Amino acid sequence: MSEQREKTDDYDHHGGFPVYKAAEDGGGPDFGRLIEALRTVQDLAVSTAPPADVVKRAADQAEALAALLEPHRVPEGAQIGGRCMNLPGRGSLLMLPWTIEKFDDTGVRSTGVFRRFHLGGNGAAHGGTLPLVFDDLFGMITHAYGRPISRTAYLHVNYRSVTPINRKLVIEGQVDRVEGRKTFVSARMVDENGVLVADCEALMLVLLPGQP
Ligand SMILES: CC(C)(COP(=O)(O)OP(=O)(O)OC[C@H]1O[C@@H](n2cnc3c(N)ncnc32)[C@H](O)[C@@H]1OP(=O)(O)O)[C@@H](O)C(=O)NCCC(=O)NCCS
Ligand SMILES: CCCCCCCCCCCC(=O)O
Repeated sequence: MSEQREKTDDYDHHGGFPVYKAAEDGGGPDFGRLIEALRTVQDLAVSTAPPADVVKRAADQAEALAALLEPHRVPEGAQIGGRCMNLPGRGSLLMLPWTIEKFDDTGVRSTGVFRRFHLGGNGAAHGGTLPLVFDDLFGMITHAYGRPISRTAYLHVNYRSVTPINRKLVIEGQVDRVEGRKTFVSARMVDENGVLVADCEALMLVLLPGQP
């Protein structure tokens, strides 16, 4: 259980992953606003039925926004999104906008909601969105435990009750055991009343030098 618990920024231990550093100034004063506005646009894009003239104006504005950002593409690791530890979901649009409440070598806890963007059917979150939340949590758990960035070898979700959207949920997990390159992790997702929504276990594998 206590194998390799010292934290390291030595990227010789992170396989072929590029060097990741937190974004300067947490992304600046307006990046959080930008990401939250884009998340709201995502919600609205999949939950509205506007008339054709509004669709045309929205498309024009979306294309104008894309043109504004297009000249500022940078390689992986240099972008702002995903490196803002102060923002929900690290300021990544792929990650759900959940907030970390606990982060240490005994485990990680995060809270948040599945939004309308994550709707599957009949008011429930899409089943494919839960592995995303668990997988990202497992990355944080292995990092908090002092293990190098690892790749997920397998991830098993048990869906125990229907996952509501727009209701606060809590996810918490920890390292269960370590065997050489293998880190076995597990986590549970519960609602505000403690009702089990899902649980998950996974194997995270430390990469070999240069391994993609
Ligand atoms: C996971 C991956 C790194 C493993 O490849 P590898 O480094 O060559 O590792 P190995 O196949 O030698 O496996 C190492 C150990 O893990 C075990 N293992 C690997 N995959 C496993 C799986 N899916 N289930 C159970 N055990 C597994 C092996 O049995 C081996 O155990 P042992 O040392 O006791 O014999 C590789 O298959 C891969 O890159 N897969 C894609 C990962 C990915 O894209 N994940 C999502 C994004 S992070
Ligand atoms: C300081 C920013 C930290 C960002 C770390 C990103 C690590 C990405 C690992 C991706 C693993 C995966 O594909 O599931």
